[in-house]
Amino acid sequence: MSSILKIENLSHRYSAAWAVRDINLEIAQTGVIGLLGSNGAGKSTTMNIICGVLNQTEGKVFIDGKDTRKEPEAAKMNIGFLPQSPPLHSDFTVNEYLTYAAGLRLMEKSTIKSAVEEAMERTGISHFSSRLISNLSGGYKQRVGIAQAIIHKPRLVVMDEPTNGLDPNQIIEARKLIREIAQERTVLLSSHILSEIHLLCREVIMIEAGRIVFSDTMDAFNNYIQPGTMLLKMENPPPLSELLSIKGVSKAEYLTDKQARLYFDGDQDITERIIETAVKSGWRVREANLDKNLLDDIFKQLSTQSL
Ligand SMILES: Nc1ncnc2c1ncn2[C@@H]1O[C@H](COP(=O)(O)OP(=O)(O)OP(=O)(O)O)[C@@H](O)[C@H]1O
Repeated sequence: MSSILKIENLSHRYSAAWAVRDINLEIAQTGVIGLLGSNGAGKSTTMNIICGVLNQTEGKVFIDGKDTRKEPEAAKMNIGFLPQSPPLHSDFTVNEYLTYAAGLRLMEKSTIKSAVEEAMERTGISHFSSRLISNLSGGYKQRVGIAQAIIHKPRLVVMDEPTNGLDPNQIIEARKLIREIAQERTVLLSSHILSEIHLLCREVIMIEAGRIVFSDTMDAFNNYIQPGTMLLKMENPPPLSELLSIKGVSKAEYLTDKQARLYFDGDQDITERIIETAVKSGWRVREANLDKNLLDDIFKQLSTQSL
């Protein structure tokens, strides 16, 4: 079977500056793939091109082996898209809107009714079938957006910041639904929230200033983003010099008389070493919290590394 998504030398510019530059990637498996990047990194541009909403300046996109420029209809049979603002018609009922969306997907007339029912069931909105979309909550509107993206059972579903603007409960529900959907297809999901990518994704693609700066499994990503600092609360704190003498600690400071922050970088065993030293030396640790590097720092590191 051909890969679900293949991108070759993709570049795009809106005006003089390049928004996306020379992106290459291939996705062959199901599951959630995260497209992570800070604001303006080029996520939406890439997704809009993949889904055929925007014509690229250079390069090629293949969906299930079909070139999106040469065979757009065939390629789009296998793409579902949930843009940042879902294209909902608020004066339609849920059923009417999904029927309309199925028509846009050029589905066989005879298959539409059951496809609408199945999509509503999958996304948990069957009980709102006759409700006007304008009368739904944000979370349910998002479910309708997801339902229209899966109605034709595409192999690839692209979701641009799907939890943006939802309240905490709606976010939990939306993530659960995304995981379920990804069991049998590929979901390419963009986010600028690191924890969201952590919770959902099998693989991570990081994009910065229009270029891919990291592309690997979640495990590889986790190994990469080593904790940057540790906050230690101790009953019996040692002098600063003792904290600094732990191998790998680059900086240490006391925030209160019993609370210190230790800084280090990229050392797999450092946390173990700190705790071991603390126990051996009788510092009586009451709390130890690791802080991962800030997302901005990771972007900076990865961008520098890729240059
Ligand atoms: N229609 C447009 N016309 C001109 N420039 C644009 C247009 N859309 C996006 N850009 C620019 O292209 C670059 C990439 O934007 P894009 O929206 O793809 O990033 P993003 O990673 O999706 O960011 P966000 O998370 O803020 O949506 C940015 O510099 C942005 O200002």
